[in-house]
Amino acid sequence: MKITEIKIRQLSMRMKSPFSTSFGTLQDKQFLILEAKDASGISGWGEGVAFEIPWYTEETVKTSWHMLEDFLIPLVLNKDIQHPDEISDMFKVIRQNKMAKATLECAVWDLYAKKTKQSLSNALGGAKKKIEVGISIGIQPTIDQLLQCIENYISAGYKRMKVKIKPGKDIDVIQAIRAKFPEIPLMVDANSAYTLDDIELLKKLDEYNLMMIEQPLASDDIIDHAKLQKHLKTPICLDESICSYEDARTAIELGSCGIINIKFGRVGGLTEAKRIHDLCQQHNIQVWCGGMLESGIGRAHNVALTTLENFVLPGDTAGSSHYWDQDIISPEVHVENGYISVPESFGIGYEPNIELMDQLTVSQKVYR
Ligand SMILES: O=C(O)CCC(=O)C1=CC=C[C@@H](O)[C@@H]1C(=O)O
Ligand SMILES: [Mg+2]
Repeated sequence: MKITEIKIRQLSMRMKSPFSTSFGTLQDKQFLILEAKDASGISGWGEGVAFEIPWYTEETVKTSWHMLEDFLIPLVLNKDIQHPDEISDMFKVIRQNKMAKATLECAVWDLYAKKTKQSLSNALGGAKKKIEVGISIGIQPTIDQLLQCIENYISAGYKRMKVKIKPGKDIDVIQAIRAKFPEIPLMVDANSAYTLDDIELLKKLDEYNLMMIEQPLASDDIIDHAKLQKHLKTPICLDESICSYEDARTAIELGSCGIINIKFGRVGGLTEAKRIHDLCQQHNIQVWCGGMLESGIGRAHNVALTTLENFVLPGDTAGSSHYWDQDIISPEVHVENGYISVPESFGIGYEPNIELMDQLTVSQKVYR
């Protein structure tokens, strides 16, 4: 396989409604879409999941584009590549910048799957024909609005509810949810909004039969999470803290979590995501697939990744129509009764809608 042309576009897409977390609110999403073409004209697609503002990780749309243009694309263009696993080795000379790396690496995976005439799921070694999904609910203006959202998502069939919490919007919120929905599969995500000084408050969360507490402490911490986990019955799930196989190994050895949320962008691509998945499986750590409010391209990569065996908990991959009036793929990712059917056609299994992408593109550049 030889990639002879790469096109990067920056898209601007408005989400149906704003998404709020402990670090901010997002509605107009800026992100990169990368198309990698080989000499025979087959295209692989990848999505950059860095936001415009570095509030989830240090990367942004601009830093991703810079890394891709000045360092990553030159490492890949016109080189002989036998298998996408080679990409993460080629990128080792560049430190960090995982989301930028994943943008290109995911496109190479799609291209490879298409060239070898198999689905991306199959190329990754996944076997599930359908995947179970939950939903992530941003911080709502009032508890009543949150309860209404939950009711709607339960009716839509989503398999678990993830609720964002932050100091001042935590115990009361969870108590109100449990009063109305005592049995639903429920978890919380703090996006690093607490410290060990909040241990008494965090211990109270044990009373609400939560599936897990996602990333309660600092985004770069693994040690304090291990201390906290000793005081909690509820498993901690790490998100921001796990940016590599080595981070996962450290967290497992220290007992920092019972569960890991895997996002291909946060860990530098699908090869590393798979390695973390395998490591967790060997250590009986359950994993699930997180989301970055992706358009259809990134969503398709999430669907394929989730077909691996140890993705045993419902992920955050909601249907396209949950976030977008119209998604940039055809068909859109469709959730029925909490399940997504995994496409069987070659590659990501969804066709990019070029016409719509052209309308949403704010800048683009081709590299040869
Ligand atoms: O539906 C999705 O794509 C998941 C949304 C979600 O929960 C998140 C998206 C982006 C950054 C975070 O706020 C976050 C998460 O922490 O998992
Ligand atoms: Mg999270």
